[in-house]
Amino acid sequence: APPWLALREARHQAYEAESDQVQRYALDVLRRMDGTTQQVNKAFRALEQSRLAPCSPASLDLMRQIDLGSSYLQAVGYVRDDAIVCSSMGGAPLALGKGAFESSTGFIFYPNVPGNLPGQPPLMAARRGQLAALVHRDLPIDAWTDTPGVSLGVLHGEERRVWIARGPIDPAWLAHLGQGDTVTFADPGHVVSVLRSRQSQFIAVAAAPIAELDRRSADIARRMVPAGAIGGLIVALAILLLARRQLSMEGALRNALRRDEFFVCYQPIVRLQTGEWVGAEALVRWRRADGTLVGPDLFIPVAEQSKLVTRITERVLRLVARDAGHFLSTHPAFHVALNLAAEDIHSTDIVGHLRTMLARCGALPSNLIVEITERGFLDLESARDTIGALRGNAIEVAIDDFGTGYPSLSYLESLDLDFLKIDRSFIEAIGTDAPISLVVGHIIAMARSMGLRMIAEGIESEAQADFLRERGVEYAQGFLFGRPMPFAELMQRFKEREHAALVRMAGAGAGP
Ligand SMILES: Nc1nc2c(ncn2[C@@H]2O[C@H](COP(=O)(O)O[C@H]3[C@@H](O)[C@H](n4cnc5c(=O)[nH]c(N)nc54)O[C@@H]3COP(=O)(O)O)[C@@H](O)[C@H]2O)c(=O)[nH]1
Repeated sequence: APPWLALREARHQAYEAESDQVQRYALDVLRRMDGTTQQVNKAFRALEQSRLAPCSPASLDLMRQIDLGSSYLQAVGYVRDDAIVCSSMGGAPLALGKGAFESSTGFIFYPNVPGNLPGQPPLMAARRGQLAALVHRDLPIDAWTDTPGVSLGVLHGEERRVWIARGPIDPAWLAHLGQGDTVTFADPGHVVSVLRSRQSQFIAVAAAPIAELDRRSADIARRMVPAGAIGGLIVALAILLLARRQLSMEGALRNALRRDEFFVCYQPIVRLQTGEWVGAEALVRWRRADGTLVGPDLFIPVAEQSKLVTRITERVLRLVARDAGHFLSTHPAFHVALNLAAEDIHSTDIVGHLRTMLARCGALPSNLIVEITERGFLDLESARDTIGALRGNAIEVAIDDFGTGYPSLSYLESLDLDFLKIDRSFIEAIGTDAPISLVVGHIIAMARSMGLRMIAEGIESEAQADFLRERGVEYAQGFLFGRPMPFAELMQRFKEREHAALVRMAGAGAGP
């Protein structure tokens, strides 16, 4: 074919492929939005039908059960005087602020509800009557994309303004939808797909920069037209592409690694019988260039999908060595617990990285505990090899978030583990009438029968600590003892506690 015809055909094929891509992105956003809407409606229906008194212990139990069973909801609660006065999340009342918009279906939306955890990004609340549900504000647009610079957004059909967005979204694009449910088109800057929800008034939008279409056209054309004829075109397009590149979450994570935007907080782990601080869990945090903090529950799943998680783990090891190396080298009984992702477990490099880290800071294997979630055991053979290698190097291993993932218990017996971390969801139920409250007793009995030491996580009250202490759980972690904090603060508080213990011992030695 003559080059101009081939170029035209290449453009056509590229447009088809790009349209498919943005439609898939928009569909993903819509599914997340619809999933959230369904879970909010279901939660409200269950609470309304229960006829339980708002904020009574029984209604709190029900809210926690709803919360545990809802993958998209952060919490459900009751509203009085424009504040969530009790919720499945617990903690202090949350002021809702001013409602941004009331829909004709009776929902009021609050886009900026501050969470009650330090560094937590604001949440979005949907309220109907005296019920409210909290969700991560960016949840619908936190979809994985591999097109550079793609924009994702959610608009409300009545309001016709952008509700949440990642990248630029032009509300004028809605006009292309007319009365239909779906439309895909190209404007001078973007290839755009708009999808209307059949369940709610929300509209999902995805848009890829036209530069992406140019790049795709060039790729296809290169295969159709002799290289020399379009070489110049490709170079020009590549420059255009770089100039226009906007960042997807994956791109942003790559930049974050390059720009060193990660840091680590440390949450104390205590010996329950004595209250002594015996270690700390290293928890990664991301501070973006604009100063916003992103929690690992948002970016670790994206890092796992995009195979960046092993690079983040390596960065965490370096940061822990920098922060804690000296202290660990002089305190062999103190440990840092590190979270490893499934991909780390299935890579042969991880044991080497940990040994290098220990050698670099002069610390001992006893200074480390490796935490592996149940997801890490899906490939049982390779998990067994890595655990064997870790323990062969005297590094102890804990199973994290126990009870929340892998459905079978028999695998546990086949693994050579040291610790079992009892998940926060079971601790929260202690002392309540929820059926799940019985589970913690079974977990303790099972761990003991398997010779595993236990670390209970998410302890927020003395009553929970007493319950676990009485049942012989050795270690605990939770806001009751200390929230995740910078290493300097951990050290300051560790030393104050050591000093207080010495003063107490001296006082006891002095006699009456
Ligand atoms: N692969 C990696 N995963 C990591 C890393 N750092 C963290 N994570 C995982 O991200 C998840 C969320 O972690 P985070 O937001 O830091 O939350 C931790 C604690 O802040 C929270 N916690 C602890 N005590 C309490 C409490 O009393 N109440 C309450 N509401 N929350 C509490 O729990 C999280 C620790 O969980 P766990 O790891 O299961 O012990 C989390 O899954 C992290 O594992 C990383 O470097 N790599």
